[in-house]
Amino acid sequence: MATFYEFGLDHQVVRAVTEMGFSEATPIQTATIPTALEGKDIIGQAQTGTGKTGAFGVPLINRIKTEEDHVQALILAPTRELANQVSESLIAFGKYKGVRTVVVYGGQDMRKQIRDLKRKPHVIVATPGRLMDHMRRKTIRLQEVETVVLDEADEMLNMGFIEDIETILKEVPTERQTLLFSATMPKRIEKLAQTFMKEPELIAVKAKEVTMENIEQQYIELAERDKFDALCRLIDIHTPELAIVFGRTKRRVDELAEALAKRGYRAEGIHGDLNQAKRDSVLRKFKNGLIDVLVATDVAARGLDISGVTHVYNFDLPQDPESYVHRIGRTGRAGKSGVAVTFATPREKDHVKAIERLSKKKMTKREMPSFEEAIEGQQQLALNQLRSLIADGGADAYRQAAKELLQESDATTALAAALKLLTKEPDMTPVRLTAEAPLRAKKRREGGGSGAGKPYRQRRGDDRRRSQYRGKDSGRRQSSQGRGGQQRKAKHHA
Ligand SMILES: Nc1ncnc2c1ncn2[C@@H]1O[C@H](COP(=O)(O)OP(=O)(O)OP(=O)(O)O)[C@@H](O)[C@H]1O
Ligand SMILES: [Mg+2]
Repeated sequence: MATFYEFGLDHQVVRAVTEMGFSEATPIQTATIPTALEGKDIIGQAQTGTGKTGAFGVPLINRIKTEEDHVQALILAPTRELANQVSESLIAFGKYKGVRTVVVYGGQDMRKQIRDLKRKPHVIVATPGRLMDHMRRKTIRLQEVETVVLDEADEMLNMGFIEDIETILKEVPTERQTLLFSATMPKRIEKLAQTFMKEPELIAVKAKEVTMENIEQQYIELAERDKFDALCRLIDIHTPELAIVFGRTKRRVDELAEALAKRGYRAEGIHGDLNQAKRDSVLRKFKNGLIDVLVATDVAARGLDISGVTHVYNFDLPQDPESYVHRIGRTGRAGKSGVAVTFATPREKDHVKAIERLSKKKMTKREMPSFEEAIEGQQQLALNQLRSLIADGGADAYRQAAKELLQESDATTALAAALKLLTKEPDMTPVRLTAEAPLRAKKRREGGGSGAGKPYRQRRGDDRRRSQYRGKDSGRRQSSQGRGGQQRKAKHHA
């Protein structure tokens, strides 16, 4: 692996990445940075969490001419959260070089965006829908763009952004560099590449498996009605630092978040029907550990880099195997390890097989977790909390009381009672979840060439669709910061 000095980058760029804690380039960065610096087109594929943002972002920032005032690079991302995150990385890479980066996405105040755009940014990060709005209003000029990046290109196709991308690229000079990145490259990407790119170099970091080997993958075959208890027990057993639970639909996510809150978990939901302010605040709370469980549709599956996500639960199977790879890739990032557990009803067995075929990795079958295992998990948590408090010596004020107690009972009895009080026993509060129909068996498309015949999925969660949802969700969801908040909080001090 190379250090960032070896690429011949501007010293300000090297200084910025070093400050970000990047001491060595990751394999995809080592493979793409020199080629990208030459201005060549690249299709870059590497596993989730292996630094693709830096792989396109560092050379892109390096090529910016800060003495010129026009937009020189454009990055498109499928979701607003991802656009935001990518712009944060680019701002950090360009910090010392003085590169101005602006992010534009739907659901954000248009006037503020227009003000930002007047500051003559060098780099724009955008979701396609909102970018098109600005193009129509002529608040963005793309005539001198030299580099275009499509991050999560396959997802933008899935979301039906293809026509938008075509329209956008018509505004950008054909004499440009185009970079396309994702952890998954379904065949139909080839067609996109043929249309929009010039002799792209395919740079794929070869790995035995498509998913990361440091993610432990399990699945449980269970009945739909057992899913919720299984989820609660798993959370009790695993005691994740942060966990993401994926549900298939927006209603499902709302119901799950509410049900988890009812049972005392600090959980909230995120999906495309929520307004942007709500989406932002839920994500912020999750990043700051104010909630431990994020319940999400696939809006959170692509690209989001949240440190501390130790567990991913697929409460419902994803629509396609690629989504599985991205969902579980929210854990096990940047060399860390993670656990992913997938629920499948007996009728969904074929989908599990399809996932395993794509990921080139077998999931380990696990039995339905028992009530006893859940208690044991929580007991361990209580024990660990005690241990760390003992190590910290933070309970001095309680010594006198402890001495008095020990005159009344023996040490084991006293400690056992304290542990029982500290242990959160499984909560069986009844909850209501609308049953989800099993995923339908898909017609197998073998040898489908460039994916012809497979219709692109319907748009979901994108900018343009938003308007028709406005107002629909108001008041439907209750705050899930329920009474359980306090009980759960202790974990973060452990
Ligand atoms: N060279 C590096 N050294 C150390 N950490 C790095 C390096 N490059 C990236 N990282 C960190 O690794 C994490 C994952 O990076 P990034 O989000 O770019 O992954 P990705 O490959 O785009 O994943 P995904 O497929 O999920 O989008 C980030 O937290 C990032 O800061
Ligand atoms: Mg990424």
